[in-house]
Amino acid sequence: MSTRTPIAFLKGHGTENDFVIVPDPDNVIDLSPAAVAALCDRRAGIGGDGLLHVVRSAAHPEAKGMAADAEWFMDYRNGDGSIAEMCGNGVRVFARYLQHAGLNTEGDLAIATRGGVKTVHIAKDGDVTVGMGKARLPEGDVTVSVGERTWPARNVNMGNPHAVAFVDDLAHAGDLYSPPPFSPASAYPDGVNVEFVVDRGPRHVALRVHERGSGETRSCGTGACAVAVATARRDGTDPAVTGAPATYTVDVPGGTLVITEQPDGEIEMTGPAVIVAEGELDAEWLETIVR
Ligand SMILES: N[C@@H](CCC[C@H](N)C(=O)O)C(=O)O
Repeated sequence: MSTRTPIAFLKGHGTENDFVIVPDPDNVIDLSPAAVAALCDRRAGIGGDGLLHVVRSAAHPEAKGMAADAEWFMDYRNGDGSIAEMCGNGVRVFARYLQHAGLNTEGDLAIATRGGVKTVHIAKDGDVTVGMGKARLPEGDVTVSVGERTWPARNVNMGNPHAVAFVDDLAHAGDLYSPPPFSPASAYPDGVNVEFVVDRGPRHVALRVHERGSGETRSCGTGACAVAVATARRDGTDPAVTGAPATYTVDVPGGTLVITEQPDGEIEMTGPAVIVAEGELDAEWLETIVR
């Protein structure tokens, strides 16, 4: 960022996966990785698991091709400043922001992401449903480890990479301060989001997650979808095989998400999305975070 003009921001969350939101319709703010990390810093910045840069698709080189289908592009960044292909909670919070700002009202809208155009529905009760597209399940055995324990994991790609491990107790995931090691390294050349899963009841699971670029978070939307997909394969409820939709309730530390996969593989995720604050970034501080 190289301007002293005050910059507006908002803060929002979806099941406590929290984001700094930076509206920048014309894509004029230079959000370097260092600036994103400073904004997401929980002590010296605003604080967030990630950042939602709100840009008109036509104004962003990565989204121009989607401009005819989606006016707005979610330029998502992880808390460490890295770029990710997709953020499921982020896209719901992004939609909530558009509604909050009067840029879109209740109903359906399309949002461009690096993972393609996503269709979002804002319900009257406030919950936001997003069409997440289809999962890919790359072949090959994967394991993840924490301390002395190692588990087999299911490789699920929701636009971004996930390793889903079923465990006996979520406490076995430990403190999750650092990324859980995985094997083989070739399974995830760009790193991975790791979900640890336990059963809660019929078609009901709970997870903890270590997110690539953010650390342990209180929710991960793409992660919850990956978990629902992996659990359906484990349970024999794969919709492509049974011909019936599979709906899973996924408890995350910050709330609950409901995921439905259709026989054609299309996945929908429903959950809350909240704007909690808005304000202005201090221009002098902005100058310091780019150094
Ligand atoms: N919290 C997000 C996922 C954000 C991206 C992820 N950390 C990655 O690097 O792939 C979600 O709700 O999906």
